[in-house]
Amino acid sequence: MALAVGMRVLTRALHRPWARGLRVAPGRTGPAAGGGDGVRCFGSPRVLVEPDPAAGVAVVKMRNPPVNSFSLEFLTELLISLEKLENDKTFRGIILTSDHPGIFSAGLDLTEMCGRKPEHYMEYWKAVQEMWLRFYLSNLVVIAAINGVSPAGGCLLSLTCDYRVLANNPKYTIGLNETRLGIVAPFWFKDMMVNTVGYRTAERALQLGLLFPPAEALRVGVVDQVVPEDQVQSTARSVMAQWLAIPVCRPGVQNQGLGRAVLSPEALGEAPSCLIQPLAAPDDPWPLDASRQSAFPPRGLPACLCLQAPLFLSLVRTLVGFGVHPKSKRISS
Ligand SMILES: CCCCC/C=C\C/C=C\CCC/C=C/C(=O)SCCNC(=O)CCNC(=O)[C@H](O)C(C)(C)COP(=O)(O)OP(=O)(O)OC[C@H]1O[C@@H](n2cnc3c(N)ncnc32)[C@H](O)[C@@H]1OP(=O)(O)O
Repeated sequence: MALAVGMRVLTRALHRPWARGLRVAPGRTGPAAGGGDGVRCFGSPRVLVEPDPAAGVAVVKMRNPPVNSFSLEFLTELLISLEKLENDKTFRGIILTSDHPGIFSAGLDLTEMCGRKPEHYMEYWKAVQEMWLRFYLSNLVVIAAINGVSPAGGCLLSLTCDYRVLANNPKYTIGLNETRLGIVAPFWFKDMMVNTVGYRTAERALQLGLLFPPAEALRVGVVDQVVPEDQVQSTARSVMAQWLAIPVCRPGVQNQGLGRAVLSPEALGEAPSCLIQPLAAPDDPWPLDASRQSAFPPRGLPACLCLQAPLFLSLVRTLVGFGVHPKSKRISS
């Protein structure tokens, strides 16, 4: 189905590039009501934030209809919300979920990836990688309350979280299904999956573009918990309480020898070469490509430029089919 939808979206975007932008997220534009205890929600048209200051937690709801795909506007708003919460000492954790039960996120917006100018691809790609890094490296505890289907980029986003709670609905599949669309997941998507489920499971999952239904997702470890649909939020809350009981906020980000421990937000500005090798295990059996081994970037280059070069390389490699396990290429072709 994903393949069919992917192709349909792509064909439409190619034929009606002007139509893009008409279907913006409707959503509420003012501060939303509710939020519990009289606390006001805030956010943006595409991202709703429900703060619970007493608990030090905010629920971040993606609301980019119809499928929470990662349009540039949506990614920008999501990152602004994250940054706001990070800069507010009231909050130590966020629960990331969808405002549209049934769809967590359809991943990258396919209309952003065709029929545009090269500069747009650069900008878009940079935003995608920034979303990944900012969530992965956030100083907040991030729990994913996955209340819908979560293919490709949607899965990636949930993999950046510290813990994933998935609603037990057989329709709510999750995985990196790129090969089924005839494209190849970038190495950093793959690395996230390898880190989460192990090499062999990730290899098979990526080659076949598997979308795991809940029971299977739990079995292989793509998610940490599967609960009845009406308990996703409450479970995420109790998990969050467990995490926040630990005095060191987001301990995984601290120095515990985990992949992300080698990175810090500061490093993004000063030593962006970290960007291209943060997740590689020393014995990573996947073929390393040039950008991951090089002394990139040259000193003195502005961070934004340094960011874009590996992204561009990654995109080019993806498009020409390099940078992945060779068997994936066979399956995707
Ligand atoms: C396909 C070739 C792409 C070429 C790109 C080239 C280079 C890219 C290089 C590297 C990228 C690699 C990394 C990629 C990561 C990604 O995330 S790619 C996106 C993968 N996403 C999917 O496979 C999900 C596709 N969607 C679905 O399976 C379903 O839509 C659904 C999420 C299960 C929801 O199903 P349902 O509720 O039945 O809704 P519809 O299918 O009817 O969809 C509603 C409308 O939403 C549009 N839409 C769906 N997905 C996307 C999307 N990802 N981007 C943009 N738009 C999307 C769909 O067309 C419908 O639109 P209309 O209402 O008909 O206008």
